[in-house]
Amino acid sequence: MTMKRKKVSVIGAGFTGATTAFLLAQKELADVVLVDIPNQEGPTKGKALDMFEASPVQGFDSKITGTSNYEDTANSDIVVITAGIARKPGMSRDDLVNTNAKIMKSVTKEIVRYSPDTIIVVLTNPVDAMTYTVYKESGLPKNRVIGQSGILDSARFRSFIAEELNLSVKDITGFVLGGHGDDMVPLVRYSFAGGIPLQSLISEERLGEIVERTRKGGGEIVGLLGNGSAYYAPAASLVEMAEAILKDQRRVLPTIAYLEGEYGYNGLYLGVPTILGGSGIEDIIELDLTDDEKKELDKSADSVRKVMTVLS
Ligand SMILES: NC(=O)C1=CN([C@@H]2O[C@H](COP(=O)(O)OP(=O)(O)OC[C@H]3O[C@@H](n4cnc5c(N)ncnc54)[C@H](O)[C@@H]3O)[C@@H](O)[C@H]2O)C=CC1
Ligand SMILES: O=C([O-])CC(=O)C(=O)O
Repeated sequence: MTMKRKKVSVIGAGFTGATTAFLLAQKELADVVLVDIPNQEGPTKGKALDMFEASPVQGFDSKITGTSNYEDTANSDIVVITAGIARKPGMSRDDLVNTNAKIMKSVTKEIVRYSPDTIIVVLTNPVDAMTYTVYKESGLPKNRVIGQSGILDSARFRSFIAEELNLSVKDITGFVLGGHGDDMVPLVRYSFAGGIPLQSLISEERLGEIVERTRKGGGEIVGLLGNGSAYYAPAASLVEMAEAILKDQRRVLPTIAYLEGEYGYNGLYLGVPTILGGSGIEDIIELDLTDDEKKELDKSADSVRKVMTVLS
């Protein structure tokens, strides 16, 4: 009996896409097809070949293909969308909406044409609105169109907390809810160091500063890089989602899910705690929020709605 090999296609072979492809292959989670536009076919093939040539050294057998032909993506288990433009210093993620919405529509058509049963994971910004665009364009059920923000935002929060306490990052858990913008909601009350509530380890004032740094975490990297945005931690976050799906792990992870009444919102993609497994989002977990936390989440949801008003 031959086992069917898993296949993940990554649309957009730029910083986040190429890094994601390499991590997926290194972990032997699937064969990887890296796709970009026709005039980028040479560099895309070059990146795929370069990764293949790393495989004997690192000892992985995943195949990596670089292409601009969507036929090569046929029957993907997962398609990750990283195609589009990234922001530069002085821009907000929302400034990307018009350009990237057009790109989402065109790539989604091609994706579902060749992989009608796939699960799509969206990274492209502004990611809450772009996930909605892909959902509408794809016609796929809501559990199979998912956005990435919360794993990255929580990872930033967890990194800063670990550094503050001089503890292993492995012992720090945390949750960030809401839209992937500067008013995202890091839930301090649900964050722990080895099971110990953070509030008993760090002063309220310092926690407030770390929450603020987390909210602006993407912008901090944009400012330092000068000509693009973060890609190592975003790629690692995408790979954690892909692994949960490919291995049917039923992980509890914050992802961007389509809400139909949960948290009091309707017809909106927003970052919430979800159960991620073989069929995509298998459940949304509704946490009890304090009035203040709910107010913050409402503000974040309003920001996402505002960006969505420009989408047709
Ligand atoms: N949701 C999140 O947490 C994060 C989102 N992002 C977003 O991800 C996106 C990608 O970022 P990077 O990889 O750094 O950008 P990049 O500029 O390095 O790569 C984007 C790639 O998309 C390609 N592309 C453009 N139109 C395309 C099309 N129609 N079909 C296929 N490929 C196409 C470009 O040729 C380019 O290679 C940006 O919108 C960025 O804001 C980045 C980091 C985190
Ligand atoms: O900040 C950006 O534009 C890219 C992104 O979403 C992040 O790194 O969080």
